[in-house]
Amino acid sequence: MSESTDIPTTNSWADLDDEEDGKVEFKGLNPSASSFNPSSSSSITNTQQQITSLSVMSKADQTPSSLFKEDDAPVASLLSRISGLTTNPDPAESSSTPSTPSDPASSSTSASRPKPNTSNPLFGRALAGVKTDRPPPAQAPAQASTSASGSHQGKELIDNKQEKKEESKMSGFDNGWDEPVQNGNSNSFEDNNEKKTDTSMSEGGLISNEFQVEVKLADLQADPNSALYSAKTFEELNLHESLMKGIYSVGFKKPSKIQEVALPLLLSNPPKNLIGQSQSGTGKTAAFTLNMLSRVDPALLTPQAICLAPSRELARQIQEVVDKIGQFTDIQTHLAVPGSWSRGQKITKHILIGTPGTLVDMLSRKGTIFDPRQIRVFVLDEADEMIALQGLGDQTVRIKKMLPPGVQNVLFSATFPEEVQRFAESFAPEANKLFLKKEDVTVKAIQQLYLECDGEASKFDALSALYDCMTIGQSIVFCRTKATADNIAQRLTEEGHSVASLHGDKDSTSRDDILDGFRNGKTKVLITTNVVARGIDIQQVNMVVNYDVPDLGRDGGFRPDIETYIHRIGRTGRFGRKGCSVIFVHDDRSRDDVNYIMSELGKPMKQINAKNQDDLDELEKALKIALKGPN
Ligand SMILES: Nc1ncnc2c1ncn2[C@@H]1O[C@H](COP(=O)(O)OP(=O)(O)OP(=O)(O)O)[C@@H](O)[C@H]1O
Repeated sequence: MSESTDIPTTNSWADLDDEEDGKVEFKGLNPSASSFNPSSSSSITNTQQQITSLSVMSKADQTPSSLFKEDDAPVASLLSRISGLTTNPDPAESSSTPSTPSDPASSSTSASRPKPNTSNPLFGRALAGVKTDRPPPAQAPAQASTSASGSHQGKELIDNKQEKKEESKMSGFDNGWDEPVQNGNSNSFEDNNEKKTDTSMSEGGLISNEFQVEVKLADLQADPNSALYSAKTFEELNLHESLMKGIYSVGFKKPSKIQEVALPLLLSNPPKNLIGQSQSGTGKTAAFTLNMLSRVDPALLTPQAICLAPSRELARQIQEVVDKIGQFTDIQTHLAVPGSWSRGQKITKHILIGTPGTLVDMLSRKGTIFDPRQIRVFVLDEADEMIALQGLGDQTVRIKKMLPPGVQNVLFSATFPEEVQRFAESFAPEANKLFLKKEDVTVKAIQQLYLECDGEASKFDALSALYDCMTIGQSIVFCRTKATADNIAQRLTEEGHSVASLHGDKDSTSRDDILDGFRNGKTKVLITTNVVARGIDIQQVNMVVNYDVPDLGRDGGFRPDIETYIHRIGRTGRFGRKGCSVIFVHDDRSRDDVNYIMSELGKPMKQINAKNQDDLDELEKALKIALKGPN
């Protein structure tokens, strides 16, 4: 991240424990948050009991072909058709195509890989490779575990019969989180989609866009199987009336499941830490925003809540959400990212939203910028990334050490790998925890596809062939390096296409301008790196292209980065919308990587062929449907 360039090397400046009496008076917007004693544990609620008692359900698993219903019939037919395609180039041939020098992973290892297992009928010839030089998937998906045989653990992943069985097994519903829950109404997603209502969120979507489409969410939110379902209304969540006005003004009708479950836990007193996992695009931002807005005292002109995000783009977006939902309060926000603060400037706004480097910089100035003892809430969005040992974790921990011991730590993400879960639990002790089951982590409405290319060099041609599809709505193309992003942006531009590239080497102003241009629809295709892989919410993005498979870099042996993949594809399919993701496969290595991703996620991917006009036509139809929203 470019934010790392502004990290000072100073250590924490004060031992705040000396002056902290452990008791904080609240005069904020939370009607039930009058005062609390952080050291008291007697009234701490048992989270698991609370969650278990809620009748929240998640959408049952769906076969890929069931994702597009009604007018989606052509797509369903495409999906069944393309699953049987055997038009892939001979893997042996593609493996002989030299990798680009910029890809150390493929250049260093592909030669030692065994020939793909072409007998596997389920992945098709293109994805039939076996892995031998990396660890096997930590845990085979449930479907595969009982009957996997032969050479590939992922065999059953795309066994339709097995999926149907799984689907009906899951129609007993669960909430996606680990604890069992009570059953509720059993309306299926498909049934609900057939009903039409007039409820629209188009008048109030947070992000305005000239391509705004009317989206009807009421049926989806009434479906107990959906991550957007809630048994409660916002009115029942005991929010301050000025916040209710803010919620109405942004057009939210009903809370999503994470909002419904997390908000009472967040707002209860004494405040408890919370670690919340919920699929991408399900409304985590509003959950922690409402908590921050509820807990700060508008009369106290100093920062009382800090929210950290991994990129300036996400911090800006969060600030916009907080400002909109808080517009009927006297609460103000300050953006703490490079370039948004002049050294020595005292900050008197109530909520600081920023990136860790800038916050460390501010806090290292010995309380002259703001008094950290007044901080009551510390939010980490994309928390697994924010506390990851390699990366931003050091700075985040340093910031936490400078905050008072009674601070409420709130950690949200769509992904919490097991090893990070353990660290999160020590970072936020005695937290209420909401973890998703592994198989529920990806959004079901994102149709995941893979595209076979004849070697690295032909990836660009495939991308170019996809351009028309990419501009039906808006698309984000993720590359591994900044150089690749610039290179393909330049080549597409030379071909007369209109695209923008965004990465950490651009200056702050350009980065802001480029994302704003994409957000307001002026640019329809954004070529980028992982800098916008997480959190960015642009509802019209109906397609994500993984030009390169995300990997864990040198330190991680260039193994595929499952979490980054989940976040990248999560830029589409937001809050009830559908979306498509396409990942490029061009050699044995990338083929193995995609197999690994499928196996880890327990999700099949279907193949598309960029040279096949039928495939492109059907993809186009799917994207048009995705753009339309959940009607
Ligand atoms: N209750 C609601 N009703 C309608 N729309 C909502 C509601 N809550 C959130 N949204 C919208 O859903 C979209 C996704 O929300 P948000 O960005 O908070 O998702 P997220 O869970 O943080 O995703 P990610 O994991 O990608 O960061 C936003 O456009 C937001 O305005």
